Amino acid sequence: MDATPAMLAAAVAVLAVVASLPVLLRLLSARAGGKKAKRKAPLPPGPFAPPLVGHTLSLVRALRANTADDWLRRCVSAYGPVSRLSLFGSPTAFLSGPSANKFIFGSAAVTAKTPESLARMIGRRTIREVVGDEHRRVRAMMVQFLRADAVKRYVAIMDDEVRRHLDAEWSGRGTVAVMTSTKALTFEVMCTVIFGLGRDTVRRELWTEFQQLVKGIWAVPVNLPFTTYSRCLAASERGRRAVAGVIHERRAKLERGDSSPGDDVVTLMLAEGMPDEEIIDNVMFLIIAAHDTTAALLTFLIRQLDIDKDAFDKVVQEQEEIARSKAPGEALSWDDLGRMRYTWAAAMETLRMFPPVYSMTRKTLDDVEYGGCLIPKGWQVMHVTTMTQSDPAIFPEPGRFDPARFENPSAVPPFAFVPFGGGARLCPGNEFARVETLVAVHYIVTRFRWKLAAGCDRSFSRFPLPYPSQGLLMDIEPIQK
Ligand code: HEM
Repeated sequence: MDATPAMLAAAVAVLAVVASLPVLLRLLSARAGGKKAKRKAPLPPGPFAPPLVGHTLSLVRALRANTADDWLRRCVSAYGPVSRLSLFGSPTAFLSGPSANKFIFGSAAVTAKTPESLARMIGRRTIREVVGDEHRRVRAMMVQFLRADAVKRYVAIMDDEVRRHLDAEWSGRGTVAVMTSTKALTFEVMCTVIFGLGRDTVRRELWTEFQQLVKGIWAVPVNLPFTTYSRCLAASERGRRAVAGVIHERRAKLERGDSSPGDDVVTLMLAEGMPDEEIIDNVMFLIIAAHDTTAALLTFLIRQLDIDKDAFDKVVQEQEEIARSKAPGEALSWDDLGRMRYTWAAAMETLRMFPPVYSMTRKTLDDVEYGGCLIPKGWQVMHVTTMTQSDPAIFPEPGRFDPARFENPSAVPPFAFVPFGGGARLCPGNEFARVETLVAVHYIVTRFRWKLAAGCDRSFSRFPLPYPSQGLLMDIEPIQK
């Protein structure tokens, strides 16, 4: 029988399918194998977690005793760069090393997560909690007041605030608790520059409430009467009411045409149509983010300069040279700050050894694999700044204070020095913090000499910010000019 064209076409089709079967089978099995491999990736290994409390109490105790680095390094030695912990009620993947930092700052599979204890105090609609376009929108509002050209305009105001603070809190005193002083100073600068607050009751109320509130940042978030955490929640409520009052006053001014969005961040958020509750949350977050961090940097820089005579002499020499180029009473300028290279290298080295932000947390948005382990959706992901910043393979002799490491910042390996975080969530206040630190150090070293007060040691704890024993008491003496 002659084959018809239709029969031929059918035969060719069958042959083609048969010939391609092995390829199809291989593809199917590869897909199935891929899925299997994903399912098979093990959860990170980790130490036994006691029920309910998990590892929270051990870590908190270690932070208080300033032994958290040893505690976490033991974990890395035992389980490798990805391990499983149970912290603050969440299963947590603890990642360490520069590639972990890169993953945390760059992966779309993780998003920022505020610890529950803090979220309950400052609110859940902060810049930290929003993602994608919403995050970009809120960040753009804040950045308008924090980017370099804005900060440039603040130099004279910061200069005035620093002198005012030193006149009131250092002049005429024999001893100063440095951390108490720097916290008050950075709070004043932030209130004036970012929020445009007057020196009135609102400023004083916010100061009082935030001194209480910060004690609850890493507390176990259980609101039982008479606990520290319940006092922190009450302080946050009063703080929120004070911020609501500021919003009310700014709205009235804006409606009367007496202000414009560029005046301060609250007015800008109002003009952009942000709901009041969201403005309050973001202001609460900014107050936390902006003042204690820079206060810790300043305090530990002063502490190091008291220990390291060589670094101290170099900072004094740099600052004296700038002071000599000024007329009496003349404020520092943006150009002067550019000449403070060694002082900023010393500040960077301080940030390396004593990072104000110890740990950054994220949350997985989906199952994600990292380092051969599966981190399931909804887990907390944590990295700790000191894991790379005190790694001797990256920073030889990490316990030695050596500002020369930062005289050429491009020599520092990527993702190893991360005091300001990285990626889309890089601290937008880093330039603000730099300028504030340099202005403060200029006046402290050119107007005072200091040494550690008798009976005060240099120990410090972390909870979560580094806090020196007794606030770092220093005997101070004015320099007669
Ligand atoms: C030495 C001082 C400071 C240090 C060490 C520091 C550190 C950090 C770090 C590590 C992050 C990122 C957290 C993460 O990725 O999870 C961050 C975020 C942030 N910081 Fe700072 N900060 C400092 C000063 C400031 C100042 C002065 C301001 C404002 C005036 C500020 C505002 C913010 C804001 C708004 C965010 C959130 C950014 C976002 O989620 O997009 N910080 N900071």
